[in-house]
Amino acid sequence: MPRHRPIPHLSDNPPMKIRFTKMHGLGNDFVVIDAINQPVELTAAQARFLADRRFGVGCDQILIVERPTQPGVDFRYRIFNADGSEVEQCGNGARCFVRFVVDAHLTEKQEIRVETKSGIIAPRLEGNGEVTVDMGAPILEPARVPFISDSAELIQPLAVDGRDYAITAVSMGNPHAVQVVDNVDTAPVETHGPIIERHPRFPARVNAGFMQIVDRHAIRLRVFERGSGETLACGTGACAAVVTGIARGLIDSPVRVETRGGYLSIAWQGPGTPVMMTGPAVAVFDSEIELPK
Ligand SMILES: N[C@@H](CCC[C@H](N)C(=O)O)C(=O)O
Repeated sequence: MPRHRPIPHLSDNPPMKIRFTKMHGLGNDFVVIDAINQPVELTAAQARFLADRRFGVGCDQILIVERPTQPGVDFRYRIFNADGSEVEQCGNGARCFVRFVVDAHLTEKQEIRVETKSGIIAPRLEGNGEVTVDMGAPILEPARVPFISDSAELIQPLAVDGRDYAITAVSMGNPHAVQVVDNVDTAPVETHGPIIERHPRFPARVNAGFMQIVDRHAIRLRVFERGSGETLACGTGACAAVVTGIARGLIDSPVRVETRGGYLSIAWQGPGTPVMMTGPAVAVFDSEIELPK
């Protein structure tokens, strides 16, 4: 993984110091940066530096909080994977984003509308400190995931390492390939996850989800994330898995999703309706770091 390679010397320009907050949602961890009160325009190399667990701070994703660019919206937030790629959506990140803007007094609101690369989402801080996010309606049409297929079937064969997996391609703003496995503990997440992530039928790469059905209201889930590797939890992955399970007739809303980092609650009432995700968001520490230019 690029994040474990030594960080190359980026340039001879003077370093730039930024303040950040380290946060996590179920162990999916973030460097969150206020780009409203300090000037920040990250390069991909700087994002990789921040994400690096040995040479930088260490995180799965970097979240940048900015002023909105359109009316009727409170903030814009941008998401970078550990490999420096900018992505459309992040569920655990959305919850941490809310906790961050409330704790930093960037808003008085508990219910916020925020622009992301894939549209507007609406997170709400609950009385118990958890955050509920309206993640919008899932997309199952292959071309819009994007997934290359000549059929619109819900369950599609995907050739991986000499065998056909039965996957469902779902977009939650970002692309997911979800499959059902007997046991997530023994599923080939580390070996086949990276192959699925870069499968040629997913032209934008994909997050690879491995879901075990526990009962009609509970699943266990592991996700090999595009651009970050396996994380302890993936919020959009949990939404995509629940949509897949409900659409396949295997589970019913609401669903308790067990990840390696803890539990999420996901509700979905069916096609055309938004997926609602509820879970924790935790601030770990505030600090500052010099970014090489
Ligand atoms: N951890 C996130 C998803 C982050 C983006 C993902 N790796 C992608 O490339 O789409 C979540 O909680 O949803």
